[in-house]
Amino acid sequence: MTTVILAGAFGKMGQRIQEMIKGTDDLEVVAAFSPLGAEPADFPVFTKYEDINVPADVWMDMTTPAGAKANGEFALTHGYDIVIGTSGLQPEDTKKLGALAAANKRHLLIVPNFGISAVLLMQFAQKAAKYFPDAEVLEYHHEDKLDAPSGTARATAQAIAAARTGKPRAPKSDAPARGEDIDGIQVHAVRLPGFNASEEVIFGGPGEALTIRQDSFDRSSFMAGIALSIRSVNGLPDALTVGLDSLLK
Ligand SMILES: NC(=O)C1=CN([C@@H]2O[C@H](COP(=O)(O)OP(=O)(O)OC[C@H]3O[C@@H](n4cnc5c(N)ncnc54)[C@H](OP(=O)(O)O)[C@@H]3O)[C@@H](O)[C@H]2O)C=CC1
Ligand SMILES: O=C(O)C1=N[C@H](C(=O)O)C[C@H](O)C1
Repeated sequence: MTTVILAGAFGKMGQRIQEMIKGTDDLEVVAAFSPLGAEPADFPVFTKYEDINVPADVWMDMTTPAGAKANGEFALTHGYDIVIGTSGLQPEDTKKLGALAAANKRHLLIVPNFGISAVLLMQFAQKAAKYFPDAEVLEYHHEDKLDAPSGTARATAQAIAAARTGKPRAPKSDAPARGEDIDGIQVHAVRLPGFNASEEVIFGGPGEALTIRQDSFDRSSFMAGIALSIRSVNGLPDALTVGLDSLLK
């Protein structure tokens, strides 16, 4: 049995994760951490770090950027390997938490997107970037999403920037309508009711364009990746792993 402390247990993702774990016979939520307010549950719910007295194999974090940073520091210094699905962490946060994982001989897995369609989109985009140095990322999310651009869009832009070899033709511009520049890639965030989570990458070249798109119509799209992450994090070869790529067979 792989035991889990779930942070963000009563949020939109946390509730779905509780249900998903209940449907397995090898994963179990043994506690939740919920500093802003506990809800009734069939496991202990801690509101303060100092009260947490439950051993667990994995800390699973689906909270807020500030929450994930603080929870990551706590988990990694108190004997827990951690999976962070929370978006909005900056590169310096990842670096700091990665160093903490290494110093404490723990495992940290940060996953910008648990959905296989998004993981494949990022892989395909890296491949296309070799041939199309001009690319823009558009992401579409539900109206409750706090951070913008999405963690997936940020990771996609960084992956494209790292993979491209040619020089982009489109001139640089600071006009707000051109979106946010992430590592030289323009990223555009749409927030509208009706959407869950979608992303498009548009590559443009002389006389042609390539569009790669994925849609997570429902949060069920994330559950297989979350189960895989929880099952895998203790056995990862490195202190810090980012993304699901190395876990997929
Ligand atoms: N990697 C991926 O594939 C995915 C990532 N996400 C990310 O997961 C995160 C959560 O998303 P979602 O469930 O939609 O958001 P919600 O706002 O619905 O849930 C977040 C929950 O976290 C709780 N919380 C806030 N701060 C802390 C803290 N310090 N410790 C523990 N719990 C805390 C909140 O409590 P309260 O309500 O009391 O404030 C809330 O219940 C977001 O960052 C989102 O971008 C979402 C989907 C997929
Ligand atoms: O907040 C969400 O909903 C999602 N957040 C993640 C992100 O920021 O990329 C993953 C997915 O897009 C859903």
